[in-house]
Amino acid sequence: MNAIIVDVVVVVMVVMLWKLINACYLTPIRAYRKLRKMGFGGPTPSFPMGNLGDMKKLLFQSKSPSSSSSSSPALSSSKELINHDIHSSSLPYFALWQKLHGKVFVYWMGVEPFLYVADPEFLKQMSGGVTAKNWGKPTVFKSDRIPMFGDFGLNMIEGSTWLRHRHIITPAFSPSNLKGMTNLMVESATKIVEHWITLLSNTGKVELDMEREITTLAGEIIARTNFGINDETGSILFEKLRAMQISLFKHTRYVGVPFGQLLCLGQTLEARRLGQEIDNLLLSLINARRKMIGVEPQHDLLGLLLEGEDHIDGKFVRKLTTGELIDECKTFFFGGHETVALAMTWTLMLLAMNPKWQDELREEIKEVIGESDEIGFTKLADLKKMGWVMNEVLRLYPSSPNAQRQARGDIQVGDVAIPNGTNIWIDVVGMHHDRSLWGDDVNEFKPERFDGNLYGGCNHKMGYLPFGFGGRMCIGKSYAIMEYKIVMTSILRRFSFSVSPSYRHSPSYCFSFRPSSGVPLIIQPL
Ligand code: HEM
Repeated sequence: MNAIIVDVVVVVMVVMLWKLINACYLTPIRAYRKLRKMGFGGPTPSFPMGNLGDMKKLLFQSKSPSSSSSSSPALSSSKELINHDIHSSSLPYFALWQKLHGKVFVYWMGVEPFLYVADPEFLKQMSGGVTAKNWGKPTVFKSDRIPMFGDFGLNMIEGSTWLRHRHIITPAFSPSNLKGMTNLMVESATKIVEHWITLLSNTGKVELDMEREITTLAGEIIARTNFGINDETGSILFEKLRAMQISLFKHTRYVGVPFGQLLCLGQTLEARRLGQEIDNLLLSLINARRKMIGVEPQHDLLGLLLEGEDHIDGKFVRKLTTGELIDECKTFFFGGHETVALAMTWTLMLLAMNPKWQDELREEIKEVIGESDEIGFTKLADLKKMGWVMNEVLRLYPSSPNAQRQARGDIQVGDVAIPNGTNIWIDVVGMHHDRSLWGDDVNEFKPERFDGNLYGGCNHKMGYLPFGFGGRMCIGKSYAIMEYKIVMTSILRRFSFSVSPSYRHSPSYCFSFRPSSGVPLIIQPL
């Protein structure tokens, strides 16, 4: 009897070991060989870290004080100290490998090969004629990002589940719904303006960390417009989301390394704990709103998600489950404030460095909106120069610096076939800083490049992708532009900005590009 048990245990262990070797070594090697056969080069990986070690080393070297691309010291007054070439300084490994292997190559995160793409023509061929359903999201990121977006957040799901969620959520951002949010956005922006006026009441100027101010404002706006939250629940949620982001992305993650999560167990457990606390808060929010169904019309995102009823191809689709609802709320809480907050923060920094553009925008605001405190929804589209500034900021400091895909089926791209399961890393920030696409002034702040040109003069339409591409393009794009224009209008017509001498230009990559030492600006009333 004992011998039989031992035999069974041995067989189970052999099968498990075989599965492990297959998943961690043989399958990736097979995928890698296929990609190599197609002619893709790339840095040499080592087992089991892939190229993660090289990435860490190159980043460390670029941040060391002797490196010319490391963050600038505290500013004296010269704006020349600020280098906008964040691709070389923050993603030096991609900058180097591009030089060595071209704009499409294979690199490894742990035992997962990734096809790196910074060639817009390749991207065009990759997405042309292929529906969004053929591209999923890399499985390897899922376990890492679950505390942040859950299993069912829109950016995590694929196939028919993605289609169903996207179909339910899209109406929340229709022009009529956005119009209904205008006053709430104006109210929040006015509140911050009044707060700054109070701070300035006894003094001519004041120094504020714009990152902190603007992030709080963007958090309040998404909480009110999308979830009807007017109390401190919103700020508690944001604090927890921020802490989770730091614990997930600030320190070394061993993405793709077998049992990598065990190597940073403390951070993994901390992120899960925060994720659970956020889920509980959201659940009580959802339950409170459920009680309002039928009592009051609910036009915001949460209201629509709770209704969730729709017809696709004539079939009735059931409501989202509670788990799906929580994950979507988390996704929108995070995605809906961090991205816009960063765009507005970098804008204020760039405007502080370029007073001429502050004046240009103020002049435009006067012409289009006038002096009234009310900001009409339909007038926002006429703020053309503000649109150029936003485009230019998102070019230099894209809030979403990359996009990822995973092939669900063999996909033909020109004369190469991308095998089923291949991970793709699209380096948006790399394309936005590519001299061959934009010209020699690529790293300069020049909003006028968007005057009459949707692509800012980029010599390929797929070279400028601030909101992504294809069927998975950002669902909140119109909302983001509207919020940006309302907030910028409200504050630019009341204050002028200059860069504080204590400002250190140190954008660092932590899921998105954040100013790692804040953005201290000096503000003065007009
Ligand atoms: C300046 C602000 C913003 C920028 C630059 C931005 C950028 C992006 C990018 C690049 C993507 C990925 C697209 C792709 O993979 O091709 C994306 C997806 C997404 N964004 Fe935004 N975004 C912004 C604001 C917002 C806002 C305000 C919301 C919500 C209110 C939002 C919600 C989402 C969601 C849910 C997705 C996933 C869409 C899907 O997979 O179907 N974003 N965004």
